[in-house]
Amino acid sequence: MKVRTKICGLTRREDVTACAEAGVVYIGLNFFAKSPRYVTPAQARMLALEAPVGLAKVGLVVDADDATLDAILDEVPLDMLQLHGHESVERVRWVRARYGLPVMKAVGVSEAADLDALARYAAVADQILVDAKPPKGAILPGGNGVPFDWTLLDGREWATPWMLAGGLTPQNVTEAIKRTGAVQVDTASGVETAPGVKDADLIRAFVEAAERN
Ligand SMILES: O=C(O)c1ccccc1N[C@@H]1O[C@H](COP(=O)(O)O)[C@@H](O)[C@H]1O
Repeated sequence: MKVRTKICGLTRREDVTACAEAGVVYIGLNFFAKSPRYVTPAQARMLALEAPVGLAKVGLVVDADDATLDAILDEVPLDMLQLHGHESVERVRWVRARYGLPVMKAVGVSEAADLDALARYAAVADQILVDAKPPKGAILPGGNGVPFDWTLLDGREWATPWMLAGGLTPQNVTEAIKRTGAVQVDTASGVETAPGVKDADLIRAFVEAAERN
């Protein structure tokens, strides 16, 4: 099966073009103000309108309230919402119902016990993002460039589509897919030359390495 890639945290028009040309399936627009990849709704709108048909636009939020989501969705034509904070199962249900968009819930993993939460969210979300838990003291709940122990996923299956994230790069993504059986992969820092600055060659290399399986 052809692996589908997501490149998260685009900040510039040329990043959108690079993703489209490389055959990326999802682009992430980051609305978490503390992130170096943060974009305002106005910037995100400009980037979203640059995306050709077929390139899905995912809005990343962290514990956003309805007013924040309303303001984003009034301005930006998004195809999916990525909830990357401590949103409860009930909150996931509410967001899906209120906005009528597919919701991907991110869950941080560092040990086997974290997988229970995955099963709970898989029952209510449209997709699950299996990410590394942030290192102690990290400001960001994701986008830290740190992989988790992929063997934790051995023998695990979810009926809901899922995506692997956490420290994925052009160098390790082929191995990550082989080890976990992921058919969707997501990266933010792994295709950057500086936080928030994507690189077209790295994006192309990431997609090629992901599709090499
Ligand atoms: O990228 C960010 O700045 C970010 C901020 C807050 C929550 C999530 C964030 N990124 C997401 O985390 C994964 C993993 O990032 P990385 O590849 O390890 O750098 C990324 O794909 C985004 O979906």
